[in-house]
Amino acid sequence: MTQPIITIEKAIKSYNSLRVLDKLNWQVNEGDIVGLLGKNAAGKSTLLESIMGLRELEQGEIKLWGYQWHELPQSQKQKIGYVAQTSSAFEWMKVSQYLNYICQFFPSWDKAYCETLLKRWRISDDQVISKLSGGQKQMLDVVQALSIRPELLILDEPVAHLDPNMRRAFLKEVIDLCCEHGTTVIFSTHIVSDLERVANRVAVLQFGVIRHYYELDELKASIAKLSFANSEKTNLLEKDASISKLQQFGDTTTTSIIAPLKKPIDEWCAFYGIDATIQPMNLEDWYLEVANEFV
Ligand SMILES: Nc1ncnc2c1ncn2[C@@H]1O[C@H](COP(=O)(O)OP(=O)(O)OP(=O)(O)O)[C@@H](O)[C@H]1O
Repeated sequence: MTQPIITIEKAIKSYNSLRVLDKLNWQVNEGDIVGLLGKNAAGKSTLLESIMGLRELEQGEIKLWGYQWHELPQSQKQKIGYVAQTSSAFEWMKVSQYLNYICQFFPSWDKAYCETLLKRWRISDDQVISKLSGGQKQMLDVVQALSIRPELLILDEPVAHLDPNMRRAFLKEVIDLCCEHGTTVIFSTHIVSDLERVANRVAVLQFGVIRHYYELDELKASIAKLSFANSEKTNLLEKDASISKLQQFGDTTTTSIIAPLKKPIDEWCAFYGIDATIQPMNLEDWYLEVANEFV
């Protein structure tokens, strides 16, 4: 049975009067690759930084492998790869100096793998870090995080500065790493197609909580736009949490299925007695629908 690696209970975090995490509960299981979506300023970085022990919660708790950050053994901390939104590399060092310095803190550091990644992504180890492009700095951070051969990898918008080729190369590396080592990954992104390529679960952070958290395959099998003739049965439908707000246009009602159904769509429609026209919906459409749910 898969074990939870991260367990978050009733996490509250505010900056002055701005509450960013609002009694957030979440659990990430071993081996999952989770894509974390959320609008700008939804609190994704705050959540990831809190998991990494870089932000102190006001209330609630976050446990990694069953330990709060301050109780977590050093040996376990060394198995976490983290890439922040802004590079943390020492700009005045050469790439090789920086990596030689950093590797001392990680007993599981894989030097050969590190060198392979540098070569593959054409980052010269003789280059001074301040002279690297924004994308190269981001790749260097990723090289560092992957070279630990981490059990848990936390990536805050890791591909934001990368061109489509590099994004693909990076994503392929993550998949390979995860398959080989069973690494658990959480990565925040605004690029739904990237998430779809890599993740097996999707989470949406909204209003300070994880409002949606699903197996990607189950979700994709269910999401669809529906339209059907108005009937008194729509009252019953309205209470079903799997759909978005019902909208009426003349004699027709429309809605979307936004959460995995426990049964095939036609059986679900038959259960509610509706004869619906069903239009497929892709993940990007789904995200736009749930992101604007209460707008
Ligand atoms: N150190 C801080 N002090 C004050 N406010 C902060 C601080 N860090 C973040 N915030 C605020 O908290 C909110 C959430 O920010 P956060 O960076 O966590 O969001 P995000 O979802 O990662 O955003 P984006 O997708 O734009 O990167 C924002 O309104 C931001 O201005």
